[in-house]
Order: sequence, then structure tokens, then C-alpha cells
Amino acid sequence: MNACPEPHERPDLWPTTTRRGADGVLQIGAVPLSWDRLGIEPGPVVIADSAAIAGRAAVWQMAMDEAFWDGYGMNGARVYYAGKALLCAALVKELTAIGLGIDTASLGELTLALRAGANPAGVGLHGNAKTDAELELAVSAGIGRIIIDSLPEIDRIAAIARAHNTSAPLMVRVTTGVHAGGHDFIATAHEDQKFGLSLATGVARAAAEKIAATPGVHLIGLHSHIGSQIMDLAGFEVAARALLTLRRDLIAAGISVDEVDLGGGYGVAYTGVDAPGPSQKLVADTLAAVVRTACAELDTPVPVVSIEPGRSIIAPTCVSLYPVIATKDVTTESGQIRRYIAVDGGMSDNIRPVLYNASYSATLANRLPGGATVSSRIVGKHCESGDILIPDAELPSDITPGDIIAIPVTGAYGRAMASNYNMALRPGVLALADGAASWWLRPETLADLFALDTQLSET
Ligand SMILES: Cc1ncc(COP(=O)(O)O)c(C=O)c1O
Ligand SMILES: N[C@@H](CCCC[NH3+])C(=O)O
Repeated sequence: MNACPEPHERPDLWPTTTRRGADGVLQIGAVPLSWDRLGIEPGPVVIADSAAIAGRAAVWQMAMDEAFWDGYGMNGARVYYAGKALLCAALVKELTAIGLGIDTASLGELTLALRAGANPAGVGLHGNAKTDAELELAVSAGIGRIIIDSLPEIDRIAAIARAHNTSAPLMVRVTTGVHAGGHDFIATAHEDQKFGLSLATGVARAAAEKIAATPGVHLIGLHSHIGSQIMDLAGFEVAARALLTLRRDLIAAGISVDEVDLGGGYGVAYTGVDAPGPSQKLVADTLAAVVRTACAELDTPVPVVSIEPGRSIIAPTCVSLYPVIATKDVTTESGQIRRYIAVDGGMSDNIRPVLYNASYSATLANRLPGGATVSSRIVGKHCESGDILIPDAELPSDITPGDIIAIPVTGAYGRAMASNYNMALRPGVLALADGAASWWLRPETLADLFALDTQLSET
């Protein structure tokens, strides 16, 4: 059975300010996690610990700065937050104030980052199918880097840039052949998938040469992103060497490459069974060591090194709360009793268990999860029997409607991948700090939902 460690048992699974109060109620940012103390109606909600977010982001930035400090001056290690994990204006403000850049991958993400006040120079745009609208905004706003993912894109960007009398800074996303990541759908650097330009076939090099030869664009760097939820850093080392070798060849051909981006993908623990993910310091030190060694061997100067963590910044800083709506006991084929705990929410606010078989653990937020326990299956409210959040949670046998389930490590790719299936309302993100709560994203309402329906929105 999958038991959820308490915050003091596995601090890496919980936002830093999580405690159990003397009354047994979980609290974050000194706010008890009960509906009335949060000041909200019962319903699915994502609780964000803003101090924990600022702390994790700052530790990433400091670890990179320190690891890439060359003794004379800052080498320019940069951390871009991958906004796809969770994005809202408050988060952009919080992270850019600490010095992070923002990595975006769509018109929505890019527009949000710019409207939230991110310095365009610290914003990047990814995408394997960038639209004209995305490229137009990227170039006209003067963002710091567009990471190209196909050859035709180069001419499209160059034409837009020339129309704006400017030159667009490009990176080439290189497929290094490294296969890494928690699930096949989230591994991104093996050959047979849609992202990047192949190192092996020479297309990546051809892209760099084409950029260098095309007026309206210029090459600022090479990029690699090998996958997501990666716990073992060996794949990053292989990818970094491959990228740095291509860089050496380009430099030898007279094409300068100032920056190398090693992408995101740094894994985190989701349950008590998982070992903690690699620390920010371990990642930064490992990357710095491999970059320095490889550059010495290749006889090239050390480049500016950037990374794009998403999950590793945001995942453990948020906890999802769900009201228990119904319970029922079911006898399994092997004759065992399984308790089904149905919550308000489910696959519409966290698709990861269904999509990737991702594991989570759950505890009670509103009281101590003491006493006898029973094997419980936490299910959502959607019209799919596969709508299972946790198949095997160990939870108190006296759990009842009115209890509040807390699932930690839900900051990344939960709210960001939420849907309106069954016309569910997507949950809000409520930030807690210093005893106060404020909505970063308010919960959706029926009015939001119906606003798109031309027959209903006017009534
Ligand atoms: C290009 C790129 N950069 C960064 C990320 C962030 O990954 P993660 O959230 O695993 O750190 C992703 C997602 O996998 C990505 O596709
Ligand atoms: N959405 C995925 C990761 C993919 C990241 C984007 N390239 C997850 O939840 O794990």
C-alpha cells in the first residue's frame, strides 16, 4: 500500500512551510488547510507555497552561479523557468524578481510572460510547430532567444525579422540521441520523435550553418532537452558532450556559438517510495564539471550555460486539496475489500496518473491520519472508470465525506494540463504565505465556462 509520508518524514515531498498544527490540521504558510480557514468553498484547489517557490528558484540560480563561477567573473549561467509546468502572472513576477528567465512554448505562454512584465531579453520561445503569430510576437517583442526546431522555420523567422529591421537571436534544438525520462511520452532526444534536429544525420549542423548564412537571424547557441522526470544525470552528461562537440566543429568552421542550453527534465520524488530527485547543487556541479572537462578536451572556451527546469522548481511547492464526496467498499476478484474514495476533481485537474501512470500519495489535510488504515483507491468524478488519481492509497478506515484529501507534489503539469472534461471547472491556484491566502489563479466559474457558448454567453 502507498502511504503518504508526513512533512517531517519526507520534507522533499512537501512545500517547505508545511506543518501539522497541534489540532492535527495540515498548514502551509501558517494557514490551516481547512475550507473555512482558507476562506474558500469546498472543491478541488491547488495550494501554492510562495515562499517555497521563491526558495527553490533562488537555490537553482545560486547553485548555477556558484558552479559556473570561473574565478574571475560570472560566466553567465542562466536559469529559465519552463512555464509549461505552471504559468500565471504572479509566478512570472516572483521568478523574474529572483533573476530567472521564462521559457515559453506557445502564443499563450509567451503573451502571458510578456504581459506579466518579464524582460523580453530573458524570455525564450520553443515549439516544433510555431505559428506565424507566435513568431511575429517573439520577433516584435525582441525576446532573447527563439529555439528553432525545423529548417523552414529559419527563413520564416528571417523574413519577419527583416520586416522589423532587426535580426532574431536563434538557438538550434539538437537531437542528441540520448533516451531519458520517466515515460516514453516525455523522453525527447531519441531519434524517432517529433522534437529537434538530428546531430547524427547532420541536420543540426546544417541548421546552424544556414542561420549563420541568413540575413535577419543570428546563431546564439545550441540547445538540448533530453526528456522529463529524469533522476539519473548520466544522460545530461552524454548530451552535453555531444552538443559541445558540435559546437567545436562549428567554431572550427568560423561560426561562433556563445551559449549552450542543456534543457530541463530534472526529476523529483512523488511518493515515499521514490528517492529524492537530484538536488540543484548536484545538477549544477555535474553540468559544470562535464562542460569544463569537455571544453578543455575540445580546446574550446567554456560557453554560457543555461538550463530550463520546470517540474523541479514548481512540483514540490504545491499541494492539491480535494473534498471527499463519497466512499464505497468493493470486493476485488481476489476477495479483498477495496475502499473507493470519490473526490470532487480527478483526471480534469490531474491527467498525469492516466496519461503516464504517474504515482502520487495522499493523506488527510483536516485531521491526523491516525488509527487503522485500509487500502483505498482515490477516484475522480469523471465518466471514465480509468479516472483514478491513486490506485492504492493507505488511508484511515474511518474516512468520510467532509474529510479533505491532500495530495502533495502537484505543482507541475497538473493545473497546466487541466481540462474541462464533463464541463468540470478548472481549479484555482491559491498562494499561501505568512498566514494569508491570495488567488494566483481564481477557480473557474460556470460563467467562464459558458462564455464561449454563443447561445448561452449573452443570457
Ligand atoms: C524544451 C523543454 N524545456 C524544458 C522543459 C521542462 O521540463 P521539466 O519540467 O521536466 O524540467 C520541457 C519539458 O519537458 C521542454 O520540452
Ligand atoms: N507533461 C509531462 C512532461 C512533459 C514536459 C514537457 N515537455 C509530465 O507531466 O510529466
